[in-house]
Amino acid sequence: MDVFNMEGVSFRHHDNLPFVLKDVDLSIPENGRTAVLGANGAGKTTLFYSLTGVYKPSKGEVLYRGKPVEYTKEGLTELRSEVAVVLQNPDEQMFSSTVEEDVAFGPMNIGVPRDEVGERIDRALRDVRMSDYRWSPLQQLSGGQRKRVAIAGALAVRPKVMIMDEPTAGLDPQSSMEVMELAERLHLEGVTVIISTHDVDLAYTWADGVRVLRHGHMIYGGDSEGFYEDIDNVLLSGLLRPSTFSMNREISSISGVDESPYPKTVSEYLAKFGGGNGVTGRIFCIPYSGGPVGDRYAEAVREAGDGARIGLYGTESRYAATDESEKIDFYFDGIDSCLSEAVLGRDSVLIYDSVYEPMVREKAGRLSVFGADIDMQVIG
Ligand SMILES: Nc1ncnc2c1ncn2[C@@H]1O[C@H](COP(=O)(O)OP(=O)(O)OP(=O)(O)O)[C@@H](O)[C@H]1O
Repeated sequence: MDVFNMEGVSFRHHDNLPFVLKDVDLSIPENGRTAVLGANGAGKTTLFYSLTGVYKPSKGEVLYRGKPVEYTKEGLTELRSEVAVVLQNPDEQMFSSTVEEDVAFGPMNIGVPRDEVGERIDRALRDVRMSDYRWSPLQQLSGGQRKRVAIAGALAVRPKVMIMDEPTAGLDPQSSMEVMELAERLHLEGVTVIISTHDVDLAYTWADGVRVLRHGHMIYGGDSEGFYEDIDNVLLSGLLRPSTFSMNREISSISGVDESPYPKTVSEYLAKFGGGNGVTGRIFCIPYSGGPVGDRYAEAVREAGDGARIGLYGTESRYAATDESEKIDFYFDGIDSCLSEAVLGRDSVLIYDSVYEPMVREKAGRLSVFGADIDMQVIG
């Protein structure tokens, strides 16, 4: 089932201006992780405005769950109760004076009861690490902080579809990681996530599928490799190949192995190109869903041995580990870092928010495609 379809959509801002979207056909699968790629000015933001009904196509049709979008007040309110968007420039969607009011705006607008709005604000601000700024005036925040508040506002709607225009642009590296963790969490919770980005490396590791815009034309829809194989197409689109894709191509040709399967992470890379000696290490897993982790941490470290590295994944685990001041080696990207340890034959401990359990399994499972079977042992 697709959540969005575009059929022959063209859009221009005015009759005497050129078309910005040109005869675009598009489908976005439900619960997918879709990245929309394209150079500056290719039409990504315009595409997102068209999906959310801000722009009405000059020609063609936008369908949400198989039904044409209705450009009435009721039709658009209904659409926006399910589809949240975070704009590239957060100032374009902030009209309140404080952080709390701004995050409350979306849920209030769709009629969420007042006491539940309070809970949603708590959770959303915690997710983006902005709880301490709840009563701050928006104009006193930095650009990156405003972006995180805008993301909190979208999260508070509890949308079925989350559209994020350049979600990591302007964010520091740790905040970028946290936003991508959130995108993963939404995906695991069944939300359809669509992002636009110029960051081909980020899109390559994260997305299930890419859609590529070039001068308003949708020139590609499919898996990443299908697009990056054709270097002329990549360059004409104003993009570059992801570094992991290029390195795999070069090293595969030097080593005389097939390019496929394509490694997308460090651990997959190490597994494919023999970083270890064939003997994998174990990962002692601590799924975290509240409460102290001290006992389970001590048990996991006892099992893994004193030198074992410790990794984290997810905001709640990071809050918990910081509170309890355990020794942590990988504060961010703990899943891939522990998987790399395992490929290199070393035991490790991984603490992650329990919502990420299927992702941990999936990523460990993917390593078997590269010949590394990882022993995952859950503690507690
Ligand atoms: N209000 C407007 N009036 C006229 N043209 C516009 C308007 N807004 C955008 N455009 C034009 O539409 C084209 C597509 O812009 P859009 O913002 O969708 O690109 P983008 O792919 O999101 O670019 P970027 O990566 O730089 O954010 C550009 O050529 C831009 O100049």
